[in-house]
Amino acid sequence: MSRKHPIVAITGSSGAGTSTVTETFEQIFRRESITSTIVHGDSFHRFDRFEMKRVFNEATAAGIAPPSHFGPEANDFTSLEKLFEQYGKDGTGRIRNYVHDEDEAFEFGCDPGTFTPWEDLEAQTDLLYYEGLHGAVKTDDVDIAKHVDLCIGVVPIINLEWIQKIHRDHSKRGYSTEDVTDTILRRMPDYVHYICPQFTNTDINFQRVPLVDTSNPFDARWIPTLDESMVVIRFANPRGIDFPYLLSMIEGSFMSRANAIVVPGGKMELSMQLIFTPMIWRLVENSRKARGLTGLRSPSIA
Ligand SMILES: Nc1ncnc2c1ncn2[C@@H]1O[C@H](COP(=O)(O)OP(=O)(O)O)[C@@H](O)[C@H]1O
Ligand SMILES: O=C(COP(=O)(O)O)[C@H](O)[C@H](O)COP(=O)(O)O
Repeated sequence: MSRKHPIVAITGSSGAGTSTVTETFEQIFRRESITSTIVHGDSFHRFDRFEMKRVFNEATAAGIAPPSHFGPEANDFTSLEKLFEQYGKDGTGRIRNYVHDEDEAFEFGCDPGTFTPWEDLEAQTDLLYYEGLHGAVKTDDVDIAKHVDLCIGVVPIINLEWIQKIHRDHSKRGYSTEDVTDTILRRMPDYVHYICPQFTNTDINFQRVPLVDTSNPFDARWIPTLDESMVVIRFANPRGIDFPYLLSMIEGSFMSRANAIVVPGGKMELSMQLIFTPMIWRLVENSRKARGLTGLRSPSIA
């Protein structure tokens, strides 16, 4: 946690929707003239796609469970924590990107399945924004969550998450439903031990719940739309959250618990804007004051 150099982390399983939520945060940063540096969690994978296949084949041949992209064997949690620690201290660090598909290959100039070279973070940023699988991990060896100032979980119910992953991995990464199903099955132990426990450490969780049949996620023709779903927004610490304001601004919303507001799926974006804009602005305002920057603009949303 850092007053001078805050960290915002959006964490969720593969296919949960963290990249999609990032678009909302980018809009907030643009509108509030906030300079952010974005870190994608898969850049802390230990192996590129080819090395991962080699490691997988060696483990399988040896009759042992191969590492998965969800656990510490294939992710350098220690380096991720060190990046958060360093950024929190002085606003610096080094990042790279993992290239998943042809679009990213064109963007970064590297082949799919490889990493871009490490490079220094942009200087003088207002905050570091993490999007990935492990933004709130706590294990015996690392505590990534403790360095994060605002930690958001993107946690659709599992059938919806699997539908989203299957559709995305098929359409964007060229995997078959069978490939993705095998990946889901293979990752299950690490999903239970490293991905799910994070959502107890987050400040706010967004859980999209479809209102249509998703009984067989491996045979769903399309992803349930926002209008075919509701979203449970749970606050770990509801103190200071202006629920009456949110209920008045978000048509069709209601409280399901003292710390949980339920909104129509179509209002998810508006809910995020209303909830996060003041939170981000407070983090940035304190950061700029602590760094001796003047000329603070008031936020566009009260
Ligand atoms: N709120 C949403 N409503 C509809 N589709 C969504 C939503 N969030 C994510 N998706 C879809 O689910 C798939 C996975 O989303 P993505 O953001 O790529 O997940 P992640 O980055 O967590 O792996 C994509 O096809 C995306 O369009
Ligand atoms: O799951 C992720 C990242 O999470 P997300 O799915 O949220 O991007 C891994 O980076 C890819 O599966 C590895 O890619 P590949 O196995 O295709 O090299």
